[in-house]
Amino acid sequence: MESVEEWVKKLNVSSTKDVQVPKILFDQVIGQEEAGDVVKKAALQKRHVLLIGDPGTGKSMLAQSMVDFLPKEDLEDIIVFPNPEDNNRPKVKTLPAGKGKEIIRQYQIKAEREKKDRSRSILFIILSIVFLGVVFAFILSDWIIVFFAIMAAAFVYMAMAINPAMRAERAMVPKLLVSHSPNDKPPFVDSTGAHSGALLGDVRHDPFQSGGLETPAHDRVEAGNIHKAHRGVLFIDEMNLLRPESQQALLTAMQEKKFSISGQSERSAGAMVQTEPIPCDFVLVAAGNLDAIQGIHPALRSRIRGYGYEVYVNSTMDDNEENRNKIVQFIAQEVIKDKKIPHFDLGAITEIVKEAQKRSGRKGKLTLRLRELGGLVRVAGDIAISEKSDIVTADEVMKAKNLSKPLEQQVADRSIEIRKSYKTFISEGSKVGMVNGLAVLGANSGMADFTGIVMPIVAEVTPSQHKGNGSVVATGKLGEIAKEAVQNVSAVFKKLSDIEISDMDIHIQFVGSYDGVEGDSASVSIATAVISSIENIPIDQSLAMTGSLSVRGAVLPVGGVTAKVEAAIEAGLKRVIVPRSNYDDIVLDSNHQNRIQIIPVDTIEDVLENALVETPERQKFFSRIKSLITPKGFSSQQGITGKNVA
Ligand SMILES: Nc1ncnc2c1ncn2[C@@H]1O[C@H](COP(=O)(O)OP(=O)(O)OP(=O)(O)O)[C@@H](O)[C@H]1O
Repeated sequence: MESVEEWVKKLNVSSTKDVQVPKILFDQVIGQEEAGDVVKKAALQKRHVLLIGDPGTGKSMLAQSMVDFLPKEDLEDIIVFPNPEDNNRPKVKTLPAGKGKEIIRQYQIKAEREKKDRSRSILFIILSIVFLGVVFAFILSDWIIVFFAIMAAAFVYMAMAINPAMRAERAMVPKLLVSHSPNDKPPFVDSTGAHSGALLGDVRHDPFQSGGLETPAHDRVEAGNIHKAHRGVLFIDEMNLLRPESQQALLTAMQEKKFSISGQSERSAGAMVQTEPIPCDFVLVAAGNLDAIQGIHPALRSRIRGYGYEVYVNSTMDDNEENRNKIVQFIAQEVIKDKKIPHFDLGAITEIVKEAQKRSGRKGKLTLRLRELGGLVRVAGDIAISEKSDIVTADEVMKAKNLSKPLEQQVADRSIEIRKSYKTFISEGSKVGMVNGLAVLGANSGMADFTGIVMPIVAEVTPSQHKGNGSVVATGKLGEIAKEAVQNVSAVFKKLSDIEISDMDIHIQFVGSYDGVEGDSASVSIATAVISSIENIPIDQSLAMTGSLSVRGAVLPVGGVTAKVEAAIEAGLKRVIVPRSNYDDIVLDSNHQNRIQIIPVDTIEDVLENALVETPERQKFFSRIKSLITPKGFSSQQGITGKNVA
């Protein structure tokens, strides 16, 4: 594929202003063609869907777009009525969309009329009492009777006002639980993070439960999201965070397609109330990342699998012309959605597409973690606004990249500053047992773009006091990983260094390691540091390395190579060793290009050939190991190309 700079010249637009944005949401979802097909099919057949994948890749957009494809069923309004026979068992009625409001209005008018009639009769009674009082007072010439008549009238008024029968008109008005207009689209209800009451419906507590002051039970009923989503889509992201009891109740609702509402809080007066079953015929779209699967109730998952689809959404798409154009469409969509920020010119488009390449972490791919890329678009737009510019250019995107650095990057930047001033790693000369390892911060935080960091690893090997009883002592936050790495590669050690590892005490230190540092990829560095220490051969300190070591000595691919290589560049190192299979994944910004020699390797021998500096011990070491290794297993010569990445 040609460079982004070449490609952008062929675009027949001058900015994202000229880009047509599709009208329907489904066509705005980018890079999720397979998931889109499944979701469309699921909507047409009214099937449930489980969408699994990285955050911000369009899962809720896909769910939302389903409402455009749901079969045209008539929407329904749902109302609850008081039950004269049992106040705690309100009755439920469904009506065609729009009718609910009409019915309630009619009841309200009737109640108003009854209220007026009743007020009129109260007034009539009161006036009659007072009038009679005046008449008797006149006849008997005793005006105190008027006073008693007024008192009697007041008493009658109060008695009638608090009489439950007087409030009955209001109490008889049903409550509109779910309401639509006849031309509404099927509902899309996002129930992410909703507590059980919001999801399943609830009955409010009544502080005045007697004496005619109580609120009738049906008036306290609140619809749940499952009811609001009747004949539409119920979307629940982070499904695993929903409590097991709620998941169980959700399953019942899905099976029965109706669910009674009762008070969720045991100690509330609402717990006494239970409505008739209320329809809730929804399509469930559950979403989450890969770990979420463990937290989903097995019966619920089985229901989805039995009556629906499971989809693993894409995190990247191929870097080709069509998909680059889609990123342009994405920028245009985000600009329009934001409503405030200006459009992007060709230079700004170029930078965003390049960022999409870089964030994918793999050569030939573009990221689909578009929420985060959208964040960059908005920050660049905000910068343009603050600069009073009516178009976003490459300049603003570059500034935005700096401004919208993830926390991990900010931590890394600061730590590099500190490390530079304290010189916790050195970038020249040579040292025995010390390797500039490379790690990434925030690999588990769900961020799309890793942050690299130089992490010095120091090994010290001493003969153990008792033969065969050596131990691995590892300090720093990555201690466990270091121990595992040494154990995993003990076979390699044996082969390479001819020394029985169990006769040695091995001390490994990760200098200044941080929380959130992912260290799985440090095993090549650990092995190198240990061998250097055992053999007393210094390691070149202008070199950094990353890679995972197999028990057979092969260097296996790791994550976040671009970020690691960038970290090595920032630290002023001259060469970096990476697994050959990761070589193509390195996508460097223009300001990082040609600043370091990248050495792709296949085996630990390749690593050692590059890392160990020329000394008599080195020569002895290599002549010894060459005799140990079969010609097939030894591939160091072909492994070293050391070319610059342009
Ligand atoms: N595939 C995509 N196509 C177009 N825009 C996208 C896509 N993915 C994400 N976006 C943008 O990111 C925003 C968030 O996406 P969305 O809520 O669909 O992500 P999600 O996968 O549901 O994430 P999460 O699981 O974290 O909620 C969207 O509103 C849109 O602006």
